[in-house]
Amino acid sequence: MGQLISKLNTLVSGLSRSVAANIVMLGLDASGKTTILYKIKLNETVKTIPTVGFNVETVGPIKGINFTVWDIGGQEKIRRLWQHYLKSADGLIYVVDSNDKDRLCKAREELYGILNNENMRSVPVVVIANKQDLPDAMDLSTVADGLDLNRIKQRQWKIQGACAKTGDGLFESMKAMSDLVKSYINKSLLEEKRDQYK
Ligand SMILES: Nc1nc2c(ncn2[C@@H]2O[C@H](COP(=O)(O)OP(=O)(O)OP(=O)(O)O)[C@@H](O)[C@H]2O)c(=O)[nH]1
Ligand SMILES: [Mg+2]
Repeated sequence: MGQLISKLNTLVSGLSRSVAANIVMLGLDASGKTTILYKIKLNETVKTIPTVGFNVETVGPIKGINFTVWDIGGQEKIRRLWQHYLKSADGLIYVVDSNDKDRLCKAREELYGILNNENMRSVPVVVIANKQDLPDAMDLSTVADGLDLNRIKQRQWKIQGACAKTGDGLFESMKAMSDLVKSYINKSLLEEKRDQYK
């Protein structure tokens, strides 16, 4: 009986324990990363200045998972620092300004620069097509085509439209990240176990 109760306790505490995941949030300057971070964290639309360095916050908008979100500055001269934040990433949020047609090509180039980093192998991606409130914003399929997302094969990905100022689409983005990260972590754990028994 005592053993049964202890097994049940372990089961219950296992079920209620949150998964912790490290999320890097990248994207060109002014795409809206910092606005997104604080909308999720504080439910406030903060006035931002360009990020030099990074902001980091722990957020838990989805039950059962806590995200440590690293929001890294996207200005051209500091983009080479992105690589230093990739090592322990469980997920990537890639933010695009849907109104910035001229730089969609640049956004694609930088995205594949990240995905080709050896530390990012099979790490899932959620692309946030931000600023959907602006009248000339590109729709989701135009952003997806511009980023060539269909060429992504070795990892799971999702694209979600959003407006960081109102918060529209942010919960859905976090939910998508949570689903992809949970399956990524489970798969990595299984592979680790399999390697142990080889
Ligand atoms: N209209 C509109 N403006 C937005 C939205 N999200 C962010 N912005 C504005 O875009 C500008 C840049 O936002 P930031 O959050 O600072 O962008 P960032 O990606 O953090 O930029 P860096 O730190 O330089 O990499 C700010 O003026 C925001 O108010 C949105 O959904 N709609
Ligand atoms: Mg910023």
